[in-house]
Amino acid sequence: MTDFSQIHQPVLLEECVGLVAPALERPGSIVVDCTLGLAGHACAFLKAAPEARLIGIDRDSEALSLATQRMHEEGLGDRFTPVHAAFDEFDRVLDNLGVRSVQAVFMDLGLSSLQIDETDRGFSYSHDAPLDMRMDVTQELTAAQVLAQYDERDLVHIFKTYGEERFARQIAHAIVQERGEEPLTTSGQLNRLVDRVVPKAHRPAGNPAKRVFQALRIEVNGELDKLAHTLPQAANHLAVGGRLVVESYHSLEDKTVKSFMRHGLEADVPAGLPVIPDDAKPFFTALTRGAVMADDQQIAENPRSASVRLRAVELNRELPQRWRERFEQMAVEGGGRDRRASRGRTDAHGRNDTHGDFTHSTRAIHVKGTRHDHGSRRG
Ligand SMILES: C[S@@+](CC[C@H](N)C(=O)[O-])C[C@H]1O[C@@H](n2cnc3c(N)ncnc32)[C@H](O)[C@@H]1O
Repeated sequence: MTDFSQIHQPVLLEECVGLVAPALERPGSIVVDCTLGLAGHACAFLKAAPEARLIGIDRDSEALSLATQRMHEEGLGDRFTPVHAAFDEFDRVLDNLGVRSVQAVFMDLGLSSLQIDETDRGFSYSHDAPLDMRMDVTQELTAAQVLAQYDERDLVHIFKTYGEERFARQIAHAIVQERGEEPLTTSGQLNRLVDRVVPKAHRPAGNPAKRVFQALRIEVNGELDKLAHTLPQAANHLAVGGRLVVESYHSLEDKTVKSFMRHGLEADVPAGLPVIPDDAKPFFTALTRGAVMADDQQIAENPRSASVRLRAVELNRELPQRWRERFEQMAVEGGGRDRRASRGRTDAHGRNDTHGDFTHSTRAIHVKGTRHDHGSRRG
């Protein structure tokens, strides 16, 4: 039997099981794990809730097949349905499976250690590899394409917003200059460029390219956009008493989760009303006080937990119709804001070839044996 815990150690496992399992006590309960990874959390949920079934979504087909192997090795295979999809395909995945409501939705965002440690996928600044960074290798857009095609302004935005990189302008400028001479296609090239640009006196601890790699990965995989589109779909599928449990690792992810949950945690009372009408009362109950974080011991045992923020809510009554409709709209609009940074592509010499009217990459999604056009996006 493979020792999967050697490959990826689930973050705040006990806390997550404590939040998810109580919703799964009834026979036939369903939990959707939107970020199956190596099924560390998923296996623990099924062991703690022997009556439950689990739908496990991952856009990384390699993770999905390892998770499926693990489920079978642990004797949980007959209560498990693997789905290759991006989690913002949530509605479609459940529709395809004929499932209307579920008792829990779990998300453990970001990358698994398997992905970080794989030397040929370009996620890690510690290995020289092609700048790929796609979680789903059937997707078109790669990190090398971002560096080759985005204009300087958008690169600055990505590094600043997703990487909180202080030298975003200088790094973006150096990229645009360098790609005019030679395409930037490997993590080694990017590492060396950042090393040249970031002054020694102003470096954060660790590798100075860390933030740039993180920012690129978030952009390539549309991580914030997908999260914003998925939370309302998940909420619309929760049964009464159902739970939404999310682990984030980046302040923008956590902000997105927190502001989404807040919709249901605060009374929705029109100004001037002296009493709160029943249908304006909060429909979520908080299960965590603020965000749960890892303690020193957990961080020492699993350094990946250092940045985790765990938040959970329970649907305490039928979702009011107007919120159901609002969530349907948010699932399409992503909370009203398109977080994807890209607006215009440039050629390798920094020329914009689109004038703000280009068609963004078309990504193929594999849901239950069919390939769906993920739709073209206009910048
Ligand atoms: C942190 S890992 C999950 C680890 C898992 N909880 C475990 O214990 O093994 C996150 C996983 O989510 C997947 N993922 C990230 N974003 C996704 C998305 N938008 N749609 C589907 N899967 C996604 C990644 O491919 C990765 O395998």
